[in-house]
Amino acid sequence: MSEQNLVFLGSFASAKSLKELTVNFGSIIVEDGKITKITNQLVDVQSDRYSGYKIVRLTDDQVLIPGFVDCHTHAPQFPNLGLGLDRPLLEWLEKYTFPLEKRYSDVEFAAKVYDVVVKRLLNNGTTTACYFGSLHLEGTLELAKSAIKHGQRALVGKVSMNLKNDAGYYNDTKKELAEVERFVEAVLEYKNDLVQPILTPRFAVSCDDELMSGLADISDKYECRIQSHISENHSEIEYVLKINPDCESYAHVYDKNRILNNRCIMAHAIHLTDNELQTMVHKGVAIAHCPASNTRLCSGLCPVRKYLDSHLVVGLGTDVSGGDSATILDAMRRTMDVSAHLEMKGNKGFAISWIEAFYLATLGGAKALKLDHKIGSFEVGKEFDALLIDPYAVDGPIDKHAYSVSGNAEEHVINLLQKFIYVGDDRNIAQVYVKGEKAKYLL
Ligand SMILES: O=c1[nH]c(=O)c2nc[nH]c2[nH]1
Repeated sequence: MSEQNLVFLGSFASAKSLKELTVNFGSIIVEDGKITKITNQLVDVQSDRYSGYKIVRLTDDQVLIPGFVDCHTHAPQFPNLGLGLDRPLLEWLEKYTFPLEKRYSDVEFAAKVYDVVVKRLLNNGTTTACYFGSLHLEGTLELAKSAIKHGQRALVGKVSMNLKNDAGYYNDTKKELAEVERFVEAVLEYKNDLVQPILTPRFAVSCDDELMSGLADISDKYECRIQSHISENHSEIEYVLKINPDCESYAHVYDKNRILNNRCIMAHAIHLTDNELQTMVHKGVAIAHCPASNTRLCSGLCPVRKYLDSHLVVGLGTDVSGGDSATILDAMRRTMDVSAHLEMKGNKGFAISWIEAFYLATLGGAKALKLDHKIGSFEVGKEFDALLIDPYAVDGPIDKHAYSVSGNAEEHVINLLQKFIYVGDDRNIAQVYVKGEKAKYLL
């Protein structure tokens, strides 16, 4: 895709593992969108080797970091950001969410909203997003088209629902399965290597066995990912067990329909039993931790540390509009807050550090979406999805002297990264790159 070859000179930081950062001062060479060389010295950009390359020199206060991965968000719900968050999940869905999502039968409306959503996320540093669209085939294709147009890496899902609700927002089963297949084929026909389809049974409250197992067949046929929600709220869990009396747990409902496998990512997973947790780990299911909506809809406190210790793969999701913020920076902060609250309530070791939150937002998210062979950290051979951050771009004059005491270069980079993660916003993201292409929008 990218014809532009680039040389970055300056400081870089990326997650090596949950607990370890890699910090470099030197050069990153990007050729045709891929990282081809990382050095601990500044390469000689005057040499013939780099003639024609675009040279990007970072200032002392700038750092390159991998782009953020949002593992779970609902693109059609953006117009509802901040509305109705005083209601519990099932009420909120019926009153606010389904009526809004119904409007995406209007393709023009869909195109208008999705254009803004994709640009907004890119500007906030989300280089990869895993999207729920709406029930509509044409409307959700507009989301895929927006991601392609603006150069965002994306998994795009047409939502599937076949059980009745008060809003009349569901589909006939056969029609739904046929439309999903057409959706998958249409996205594959775009032949865009950044954007792929993901099957999207909304959750077991709105999908029956016939629909879920039909979607599992389509997922097998096209080898595509599958996403849904699990165990977000106690009333939801109770209802799912009531309509599936043959199942002993929420996870069992999905498992019986062949949804749980290593192509699957489940949002929330707050109230998993130990058996469900073991099933998810054993089947290779990843989860999208969505701390903002878990708190806003009073769904619960997700024990992320317990899950990580059990080797469950975890990424972060903003989950708009149950979540009240579209930026992964907030998801990192909420992850730290919720986990600190769990620790303060007596769960020793449950707090998630800022380094761990950074891992979850980048490499962890890439692993959850099975994209870590391509993105998530800076390694030779990976594609170059990155943010050029400038943590002092806004309030530099106030506190710039605060970090310059030690004179240690690595500590300086760590201070910059920490400042960005705790207090930064989109104004501190000077540039966004997806596969080596600039993707920051001037709105
Ligand atoms: O936070 C959520 N947002 C949704 O749109 C949704 N649908 C099912 N379950 C859900 N949870």
